[in-house]
Parts: sequence; C-alpha cells; structure tokens
Amino acid sequence: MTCKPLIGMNADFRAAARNVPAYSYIAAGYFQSVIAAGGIPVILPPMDDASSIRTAIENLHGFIMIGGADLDPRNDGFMLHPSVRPLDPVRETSDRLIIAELAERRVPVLGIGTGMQLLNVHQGGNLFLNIKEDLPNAVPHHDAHDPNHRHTLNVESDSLVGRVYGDGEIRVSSRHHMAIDEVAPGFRVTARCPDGVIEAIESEMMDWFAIGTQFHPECGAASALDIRIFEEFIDGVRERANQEDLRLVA
Ligand SMILES: N[C@@H](CCC(=O)NCCCC(=O)O)C(=O)O
Repeated sequence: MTCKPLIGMNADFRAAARNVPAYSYIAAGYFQSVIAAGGIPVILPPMDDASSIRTAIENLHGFIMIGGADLDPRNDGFMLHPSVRPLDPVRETSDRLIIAELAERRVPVLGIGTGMQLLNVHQGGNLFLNIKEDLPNAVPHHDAHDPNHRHTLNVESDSLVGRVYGDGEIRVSSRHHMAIDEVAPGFRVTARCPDGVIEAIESEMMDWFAIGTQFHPECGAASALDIRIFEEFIDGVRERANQEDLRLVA
C-alpha cells in the first residue's frame, strides 16, 4: 500500500440536556495522532444499524476504539457497581456492533482505555469493576484533579509496546478505575503497571492484528515516544493491507 491508510474511529455521544442538543464528539488527540503517524482518520458517529457499520468498516484499513466512560457490566452479565459511570447507551450499542464487525472481519484494531476493555470483553475476557476495591494495593490509576496523571510501566520486550518503549523508565498517562481481570483467549499481556494492573494486551492470533492499551498514548501530556504506538499500528495496518492485496491478485 503506497497511499495513506484509512483509520476509522468511533465517537462519543452526549444526550440532549436542557438547552443543549445531543452531540457526538472525540478528543482531538486520537485523530491528531493518526494524522501525525501517517494515516487518515475517519470518524464514525454512533449508529445502531449493523449493516451501515459493516459497509463503513469494509472501506477502512484499520480502526481505533477510543476511551471514554464505563462499559455497562450488565451487558456482560455482571451487576452494576456503584463506581460505574456507564457510557451513554447510544454509544455503547454502536461500539459493540463495531467491535463485533472488526473481530469478524479481522480488521486491525487499536483499543485505548474503554476501547481496550471492550476488545477484551468482546473476545471473552472480563474486567475488575473498581481497582480500589478489587486491587487495594494498586497505585492510583486516576487523579480527578490531574488529567495528565502518569505512572510507570513494565513492558514485555518481544511485543509492540516493547519495541516502542525499549528499556529504561517508562511513564504513561493513566485515567481509569476499571482494569482487565482475565485476559481474553488469543491475547497476551504485554505491559503492566509495577502494581500488576494490566496496561497493554496484544493478539497472538496469526490472522488478527489487534492491540489494546489501558494507558492513553493520545493524551495531551503523551511523550514523543507515545506517538510511536500509532506509528507501529499504522505500519502494521499497511503490512496487512499489502498482504491482502497480494492475496487478491494471486
Ligand atoms: N472505563 C474506563 C475508562 C478508561 C478511559 O477510557 N479513560 C479515558 C476517559 C477520557 C477519554 O474520553 O478519553 C475506566 O476504567 O475508568
């Protein structure tokens, strides 16, 4: 592939309130990072029609599932927890249709924050609903007064995040209160906070390039290294698009 890959991304949704109409939005860091890494971002507003989502995804080379509020645990058969602030159902319905399509078509995916949690639960893993209760010895993974809160990270060297960060002390932006508990089959953990909380997963499946980060490489306070996550993702997207072209002409 010589042209820039089209990278889809979902968008958040806010219902109408008082005099403000409903609107859809996305933090600029997501699409700016894709542009900086050599891709063309294509933002999909929430949709509840699986066939429209399928048509949109058929025309994309890769997809980024963005962060946001919490997945509603009731959608995965768990009880609601008082700490959970669910996504608007308009967004969650759309996100679940998108991930199902990405998984079925094996479209390369990078899940960030809630996006990684959705990738994990869709593929059969599950989540801790509140780090403070489930992992009481964990360091803070969120600071209500500091959107740029960071903590350190240990990475597996033989992984995408390992290639990006290499050796030495790594600090990443962290904004979450849920975390992966059981990792979905077909994925492995490639980064953890020193307290053990899972911070990145990567697919081990030969036919699906899929990675997830609990930390936020798109965040305003991200380091120069963090953009390399997007570069690695887009390199992987190109590689797979080239393989697909070869398969189609063979
Ligand atoms: N359910 C999650 C949310 C983690 C997350 O995506 N945080 C970023 C929110 C800001 C954004 O929209 O990018 C949790 O575990 O808290």
